[in-house]
Amino acid sequence: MQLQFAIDTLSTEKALELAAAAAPSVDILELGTPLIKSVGLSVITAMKQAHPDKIVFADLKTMDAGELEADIAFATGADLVTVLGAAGDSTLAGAVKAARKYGKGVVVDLIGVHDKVGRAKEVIDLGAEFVEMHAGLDEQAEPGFSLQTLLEAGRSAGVPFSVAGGVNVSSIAAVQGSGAIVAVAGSAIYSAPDVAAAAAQLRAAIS
Ligand SMILES: O=C(CO)[C@H](O)[C@H](O)COP(=O)(O)O
Repeated sequence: MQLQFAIDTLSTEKALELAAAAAPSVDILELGTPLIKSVGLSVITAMKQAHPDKIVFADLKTMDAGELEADIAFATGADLVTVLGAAGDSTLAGAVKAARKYGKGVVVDLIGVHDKVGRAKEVIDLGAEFVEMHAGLDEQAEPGFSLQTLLEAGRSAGVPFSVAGGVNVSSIAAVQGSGAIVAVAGSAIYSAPDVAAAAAQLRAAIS
């Protein structure tokens, strides 16, 4: 299972600092949606130049204009981009078309999708590399939130999936046990007092 670091900060300088600390322990460097909205696509180029050996994941959360949004992110250095599962099939098809042009990939983020299992199967058939079983920061703060629901959806879907939703050192082994191909961790790493150590602990928990 690969480890993805979701960098949810607001400046390129801080993102590069966090990435440098965590890089020895992670496979995928994710530029979070607030970061891309804050500083623009230049952060993708900066991250790829600093870490050419890592998979750079642009969390665009595209909902429309799939081909255009994916194209501009791939052109600036992204290896993977996200399209929302709630988007129409033609939006995903456009993003997949751009991915094929660059030899890159599209991940479908199932945040907010009620039938995650059904939609996961559909979007893999449409050309997504994998789906992200995701509970966002707001959903994580709701009473009764449990990561378990995401793990069960992943197991049931029978397609390649990642899990994101407050994954931490206590839960990452269960993520691996669910069959996920990628565990996504954001706040468990960037909010830690020692970012490098937090990433290393997550890596050790799945090695
Ligand atoms: O995409 C996101 C929010 O929409 C986050 O990057 C994702 O949820 C991972 O961060 P955390 O581990 O803190 O939940």
